[in-house]
Amino acid sequence: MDVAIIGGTGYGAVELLRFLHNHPHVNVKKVISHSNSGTDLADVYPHLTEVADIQMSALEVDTLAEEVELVFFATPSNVSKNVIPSLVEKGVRCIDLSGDFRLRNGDKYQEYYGEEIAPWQYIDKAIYGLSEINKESIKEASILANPGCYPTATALGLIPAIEQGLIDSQSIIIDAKTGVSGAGRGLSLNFHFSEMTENFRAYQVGVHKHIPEIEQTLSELSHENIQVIFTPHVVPMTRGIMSTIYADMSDEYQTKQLLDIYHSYYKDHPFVRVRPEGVIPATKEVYGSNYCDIGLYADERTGKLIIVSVIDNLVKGASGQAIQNMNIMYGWDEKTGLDQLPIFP
Ligand SMILES: NC(=O)C1=CN([C@@H]2O[C@H](COP(=O)(O)OP(=O)(O)OC[C@H]3O[C@@H](n4cnc5c(N)ncnc54)[C@H](OP(=O)(O)O)[C@@H]3O)[C@@H](O)[C@H]2O)C=CC1
Ligand SMILES: CC(=O)N[C@@H](CCC(=O)OP(=O)(O)O)C(=O)O
Repeated sequence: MDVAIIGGTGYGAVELLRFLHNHPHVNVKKVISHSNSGTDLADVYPHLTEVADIQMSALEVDTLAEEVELVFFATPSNVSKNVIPSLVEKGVRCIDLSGDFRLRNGDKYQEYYGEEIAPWQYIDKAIYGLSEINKESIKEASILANPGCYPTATALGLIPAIEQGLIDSQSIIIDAKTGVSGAGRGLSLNFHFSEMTENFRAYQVGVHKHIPEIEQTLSELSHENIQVIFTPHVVPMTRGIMSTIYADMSDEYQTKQLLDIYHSYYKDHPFVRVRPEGVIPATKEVYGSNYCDIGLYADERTGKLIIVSVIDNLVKGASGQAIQNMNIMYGWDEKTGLDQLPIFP
């Protein structure tokens, strides 16, 4: 199947290429670049020389629709909402790595993304691509809203606890950390080497755009209006997200009991690995892979459940999850092209 990637010179796009290179059913026919059309991708990313080089082109919707069946958008927010409607009308399926089609509340979109939401007929079509809860609807998606990185790690850590009523859903506090590649390839002073190295900072406290996304997912799952406290931090590493979550337990559970529930919930989900009692995952243990690893501790002393969930932000948090969703949309094994070990050390 021929596909295209838009946002060619960004990290999400180049990570899509890394996995699609080994995908048996997919050929990357076009890489579209806003800033570098006409340039060879290997001139921007020399590691692709001779193995995955392609000349980038400018976006031309009619031609694209004739050439490919599926388009991945690895563009900043407020870009895909202006292009996806016309591609979908021409029968092209779209997977959007950005946040444009994730929220179903126009006021929240305006508040957190600073612009008007996409036209409602397209928001209504969009399927939120967290396959661990939405697999059936993903199969039919014409617009697939790939989840954000923090919402992926956080929701996967919380879903069994919310579904089984193991915690008080109004007591959730999420303390999350990301590597610098989460901010994309663009330059900014905060990510300058000397501002970043040996440093650790919280940012967008109380106002981060992933707050409404996390709340939407958890609220839909529980059929109640859940609010969370979410504080993101950036740490001096390239890849990885760790979401450490605290919530009041609804009963006097022991860690082993909760782990059994989590194991049973995720038994048919190949990319979620629940760690044994006493083992808490680290970001490097999922580096470069599509896994989400989860560790739990039921703190009987304070009555809190502590959940640690780790992903690679560029893989399960973005491009890997997008490919997993594509596999489900086309009826292929969801592990196709993604079945590789984390890079360690
Ligand atoms: N990095 C991460 O860990 C994650 C990222 N995401 C989301 O995925 C998307 C891509 O992220 P990422 O690849 O990291 O970001 P980057 O900033 O690395 O890349 C985005 C690319 O989009 C293109 N672009 C920039 N401005 C415009 C514009 N106005 N119109 C069209 N294209 C434009 C540029 O490529 P070119 O000029 O070549 O077209 C740019 O390199 C974003 O929405 C991001 O929030 C989601 C989860 C995790
Ligand atoms: C360090 C850093 O800036 N990380 C980014 C990660 C989020 C992201 O990529 O956003 P979407 O998935 O919603 O598009 C941020 O906090 O905005």
